[in-house]
Amino acid sequence: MTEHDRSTQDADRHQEASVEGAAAPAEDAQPVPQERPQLTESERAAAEQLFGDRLPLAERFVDHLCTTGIEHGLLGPREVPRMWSRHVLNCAVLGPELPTGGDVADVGSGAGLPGIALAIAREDVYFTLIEPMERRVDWLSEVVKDLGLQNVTLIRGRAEEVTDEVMADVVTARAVSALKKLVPLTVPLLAEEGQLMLLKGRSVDQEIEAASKAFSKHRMEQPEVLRLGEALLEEPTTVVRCRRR
Ligand SMILES: C[S@@+](CC[C@H](N)C(=O)[O-])C[C@H]1O[C@@H](n2cnc3c(N)ncnc32)[C@H](O)[C@@H]1O
Repeated sequence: MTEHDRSTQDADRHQEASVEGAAAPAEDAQPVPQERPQLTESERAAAEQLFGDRLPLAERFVDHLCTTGIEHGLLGPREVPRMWSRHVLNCAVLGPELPTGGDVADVGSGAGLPGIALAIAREDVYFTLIEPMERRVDWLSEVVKDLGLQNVTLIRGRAEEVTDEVMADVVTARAVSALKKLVPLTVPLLAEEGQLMLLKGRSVDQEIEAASKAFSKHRMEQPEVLRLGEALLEEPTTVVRCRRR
């Protein structure tokens, strides 16, 4: 195992601890379930609101996740029935929070969550997806091409290696690591007036406390915790938002 593989696995393990129910990335090939997840009535209403006339693209993204995504080990087969609620819609609720025409960098995109889901929801926003693992970048590249997304660039690399290439209005990350490690990885990618929007799980308050030195060292304001999609989802998405001082 290389140093890189080891550190990536460390990051994955962190997130499993910090985002309850986040998909554990399976590393081996997985059997692909025959059934595609059907949108429930309430999920369809949420998806229509969040994706508008780009809902067919979101459906195609879900198809990729549930087939090649699982074949490539990006998500486990148990995620299929909750692909909309727990993954795609859970990410898409950030869409309305993004600045018009802005630049977003998504660190550790993996299966395109939240990066691809948001690029579908917000055609006017430009997304840079940063992901170090070749296999995942190849998959992302196929998906971006198949969906015809014009507002996505992929960078293969670790966040800390690409600070010279990226200056984003918003940096997102989901299931990458605990805040204490995530803050030093993400803040250097922010433009002067930029903000972090980091998807988190139920232990968000403990994570914020553990990261308090990292926030002040990186000259960030006091973070706020948002619950997004309360009117749309059974379980809203917890996001830590934090601006530069
Ligand atoms: C558990 S996966 C989560 C993927 C996706 N964000 C999701 O929610 O499904 C964590 C991802 O972060 C990536 N990663 C780990 N350390 C990173 C770093 N320093 N910079 C960028 N990406 C990193 C890993 O390669 C992996 O794809």
